[in-house]
Amino acid sequence: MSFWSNLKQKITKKKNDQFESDFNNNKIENEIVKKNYEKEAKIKLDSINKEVPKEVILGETADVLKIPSTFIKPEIVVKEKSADFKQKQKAKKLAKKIELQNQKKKEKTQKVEKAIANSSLSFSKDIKKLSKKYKKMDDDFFEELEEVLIKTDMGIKMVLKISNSLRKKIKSTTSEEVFKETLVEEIYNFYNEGKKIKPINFEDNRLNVFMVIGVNGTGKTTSLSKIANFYAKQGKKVLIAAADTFRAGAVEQLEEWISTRLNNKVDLIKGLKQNQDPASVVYDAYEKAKNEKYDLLLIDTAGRLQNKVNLMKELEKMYQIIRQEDRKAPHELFLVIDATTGQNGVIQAKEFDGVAEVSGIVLTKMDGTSKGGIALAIKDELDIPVKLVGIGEQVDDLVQFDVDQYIYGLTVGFMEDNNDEK
Ligand SMILES: Nc1nc2c(ncn2[C@@H]2O[C@H](COP(=O)(O)OP(=O)(O)OP(=O)(O)O)[C@@H](O)[C@H]2O)c(=O)[nH]1
Repeated sequence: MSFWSNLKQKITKKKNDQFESDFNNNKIENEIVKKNYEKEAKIKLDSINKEVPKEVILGETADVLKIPSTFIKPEIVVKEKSADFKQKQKAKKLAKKIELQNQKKKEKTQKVEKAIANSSLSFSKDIKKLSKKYKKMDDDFFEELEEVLIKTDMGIKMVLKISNSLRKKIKSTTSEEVFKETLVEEIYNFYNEGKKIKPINFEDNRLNVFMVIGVNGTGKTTSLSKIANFYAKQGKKVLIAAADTFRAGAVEQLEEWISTRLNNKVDLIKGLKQNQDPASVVYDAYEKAKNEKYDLLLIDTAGRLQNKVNLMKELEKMYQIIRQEDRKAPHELFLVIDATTGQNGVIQAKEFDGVAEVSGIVLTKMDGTSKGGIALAIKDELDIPVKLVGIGEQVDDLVQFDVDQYIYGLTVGFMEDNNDEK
């Protein structure tokens, strides 16, 4: 099977798998629903008394209840003779909930696909034009190809790697189809070089500590709130530490998010006064989180200090406080990068990575960039994985970064002929 067909098949499989969780491969939410359902549907299908009238059947079959077969085994779905109307209603409600969850996940997948596809519109057009323009893949062709790649913001180092490798694999007489497919394969392979991408380091039965750093305006507070929402929705106890004590309004922004968009499902700890030592807020937050058995402590930090030395000192102090309590914490140090800032984002990432060991990038505003190659540049130049991607301003608009989905989205525009301009 060709590389492209293989990638497409992988994407289709992922799409069909409606019950994979959004990020962190966390299936907790589904497990809770599944357990509830199983409790109510105890009796095996073959034990149904054929005499029982339809109205009193609790569950019937998975098909009737529209519960996807991947989610629940058909043979456990069913009824009990004594099932009353209330139970039947409950089961139907549950089925409805599952259906709604499914629908939401589908919509979210479509939103991500759209964001990535939009970010690569001009890349696709350029590649199509280039392939039509040149009859032979000679030096001029490669020079122009490099210009096209540079425009995606994937970074000059990555461009040269791809171009040099392609020059070895492509003959001047290679067909357009083979060239395009080899290009996708090269991008894919270069992305997957280096460190393995690990899922988000969240574990049950411990206090997880995530710190979020980044320049103001990149979407730090928004992303932190989205992460808080994701875990709170799963029934996790979440505490946010407002350790950006420098920027006026930072705490208020968090308070507003919590009350308006997080339905007060998460708690906040803040300093008593503006410009308070952020490390003291972190200390109080950690103590509270530990004593009150929180599952997740999310630390919002200041983005811009007068100079790098101060920033380093401040981050280091916060780090040490957490480390003293738990040698493995913080479990994630997320750096937030705004995708629309292009190569500036890479420069920022380098600066922050010099200050503290960043464990993952949150790439925000992918819905608003036309230069989708930025994730490639970050991976290539820093070998820090993009772990989460922001695709909008709503509380649910954050997804786990998926390499297959990303590379597919970036290249599908020129791989699949949609009969638009060529
Ligand atoms: N379209 C889009 N907008 C986003 C995304 N993430 C954040 N934003 C917007 O970006 C703007 C800045 O977000 P903030 O969360 O306030 O950024 P910050 O880094 O915390 O900056 P400060 O609040 O100044 O510290 C807001 O208008 C957000 O709604 C995203 O993924 N997509």
